[in-house]
Order: sequence, then C-alpha cells, then structure tokens
Amino acid sequence: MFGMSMDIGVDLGTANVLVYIKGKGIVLREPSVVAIDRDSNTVLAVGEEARRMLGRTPGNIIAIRPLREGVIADYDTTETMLRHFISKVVPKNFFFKPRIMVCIPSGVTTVEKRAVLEAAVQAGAKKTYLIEEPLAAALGAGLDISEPFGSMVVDIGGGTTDVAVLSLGGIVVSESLRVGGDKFDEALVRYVKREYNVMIGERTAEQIKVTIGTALVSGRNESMEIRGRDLVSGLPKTLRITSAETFEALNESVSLIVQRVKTVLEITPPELSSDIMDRGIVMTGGGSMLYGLDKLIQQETGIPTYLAEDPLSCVALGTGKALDSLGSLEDSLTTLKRGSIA
Ligand SMILES: Nc1ncnc2c1ncn2[C@@H]1O[C@H](COP(=O)(O)OP(=O)(O)OP(=O)(O)O)[C@@H](O)[C@H]1O
Repeated sequence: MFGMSMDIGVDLGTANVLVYIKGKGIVLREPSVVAIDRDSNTVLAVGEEARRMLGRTPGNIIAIRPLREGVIADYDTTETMLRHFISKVVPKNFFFKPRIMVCIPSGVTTVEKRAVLEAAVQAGAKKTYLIEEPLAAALGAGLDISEPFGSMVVDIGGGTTDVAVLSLGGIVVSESLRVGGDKFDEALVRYVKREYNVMIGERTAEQIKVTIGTALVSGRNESMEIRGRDLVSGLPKTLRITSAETFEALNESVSLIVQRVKTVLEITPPELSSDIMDRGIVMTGGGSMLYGLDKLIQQETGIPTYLAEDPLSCVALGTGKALDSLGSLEDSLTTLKRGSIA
C-alpha cells in the first residue's frame, strides 16, 4: 500500500458541488443545499435530500444555499457542507491523506478563501489548493492554456459568470459578474408575477428555463403548463407560458452577460484577441446551456462560440487536471499546508 495517494478535486459551486477523484472521475454531484433545524441548530440534510426541502419546510426547518450569489454567505454551513461531501468520498481512517484542489466562485474574499482551505484540511486533506474558476473551467473544457496563445472562456454558473482570457497557464484578463442561472430563474418568477399575478417557486422557474427558455428572440417555439399561486384569489392556478415570453423575461440578464463578454474583448491585448478570433470562445457552466446563448454571443461578437462538451462538469474535471499539472500551475494557485496561506 505504500506510495498510495489520493487526489481529490472539488467544484464548490453556488448551485452544485461536484467531487472528482483521480482515476475514478466524478464521484459525487449534489446541489449546494443544507437543511437546518433552527430550534436545535443541527444539520438535518445536505445535498439532494436538502434540496427537496427548498421552499417546502415548516417554520422550524430552513433549507439554505450557503454559497448563493457567488459569495460565502454562510461560512459555518459552507464548511459543514464541504466536510460532509468530502467525508462521503474519502474512506474513514484513510491512512494516506488526500490532496484536495478546491475551485471556489470568483469574487470570494481572502478571508473566505482561508475558511474554505481550512475546512478542507479539517475534512482530512494533507494539502489543499484553491484554483480560480475560469482556470479550472478552461482546463476542464480541454483548452490548452499552457502555450503562449490566447483563449477565452465564459463560465456561467448558478450565481456568477466569469469571462476570462487565458494564456501561458494563467489568467490575463478576467471579469466576473453576479449574474448566472439563479438570476434567470428570478427573472422568470418576476415575469410571471407581473404578467399573470401568479407566484411561482424557484424550482418551477428553473424548469421553465431548462425546458422552453431561450436567449434568442426567435428559434424556439415551445410552451409549457406551469402551476403557481394566484395572488388575487390565493388559490393554485395553472397557466401556459411560451418560449417567446421567456425571451422577454430573460433578455435583461442575458444582455448583461453579452455586454461583459464585449467589455473583456475590448481590454484584451490585441495579439491575444486575434488568437481568440481564430480559436473561438468556449462556454462552460450549467447556465451556458440556456438555449441560444452561444449563438447570441457569436452574433454579438462576431467570434465563433462553442459550448464545451459537458458544461456542468468542466470545473470539476479541471480541478482534476490541475492536480495533474501542479508544477506548471503553482503560480496560479493558492495553497494551504499546516495553516499557512500563500
Ligand atoms: N439545460 C439547461 N439550460 C439552462 N440552464 C441550465 C441547464 N442545466 C442547468 N442549468 C443551470 O445551470 C446552473 C448551475 O450551473 P453550475 O452547476 O455550473 O453552477 P455552479 O458551478 O454551481 O455555480 P457557480 O459557478 O456560480 O459557483 C443552474 O442555474 C441551472 O439552472
């Protein structure tokens, strides 16, 4: 058994947590939700089980998403969640402690970074590393970022969108905005409320987005039946919503993302933007799967735009690749070993 080691990559996302183990691939994929009993202050459920409780809890139970908005809104709960997931995949009394590479939403402060690193150490890591989201996303999408050649990645998660230009294993330009899949859902909730006086839940909004939602004014012509609560009568109500309506609802948030991509292109050094013209823009993250978003970005920038092969898994796969190439990436990572932060 000597020489045995374990390398683990964690995508600590605002919507989903994914865990990757070298040699095994992605071994865990669960929503970033924790259910807490407010009376006793104990954790009742984590992940999928907790997600089923979102919006359906009695007064004493709360189901929260600790990383919502791309910041660590609730540090203790984030730590609990991270520990829970890591302990699920690392065998008890594992003699050789794993090295853990964690990807955190961009915009996280130094204090929060330290908290995540410490939580990973407490969960049993020998050494922990933090990698920035665009870097992990690019690696996971299979981009060769080690060469002196520019690539652009647009990573749209639940809470944040990162637009970055990478070259020589590092981030040259990057911008992040607090718009992602969650904002799309919220926009749909607001739309239905405004147009129909009906209140729908977040999960219904997400279903609308995934099933019939569109970022393009034309091209998708579907509709679906949804249920909510009529704000006038207070009773449940069923109504039908169309793709065209989702376009109207989503347009504002979608435009913010397109605008940010343009801004980053404007501040990208010319040699690198010419590389991007050749290679195209790669999109990762679940939010990038919104129908037509790739096409819209292509239309608005004039640059070929592609969805990565498995947008939801890119960041997790990237953390694994980063562990394989620690040597060449060390400068771009934050590490923690025995309580030091670099
Ligand atoms: N087919 C789809 N169409 C549109 N949106 C989708 C689709 N599938 C998933 N999503 C959205 O993707 C988002 C989650 O993406 P992902 O798991 O990449 O985020 P995350 O990495 O947890 O978040 P962040 O990067 O902000 O930390 C959710 O808002 C979800 O609704």
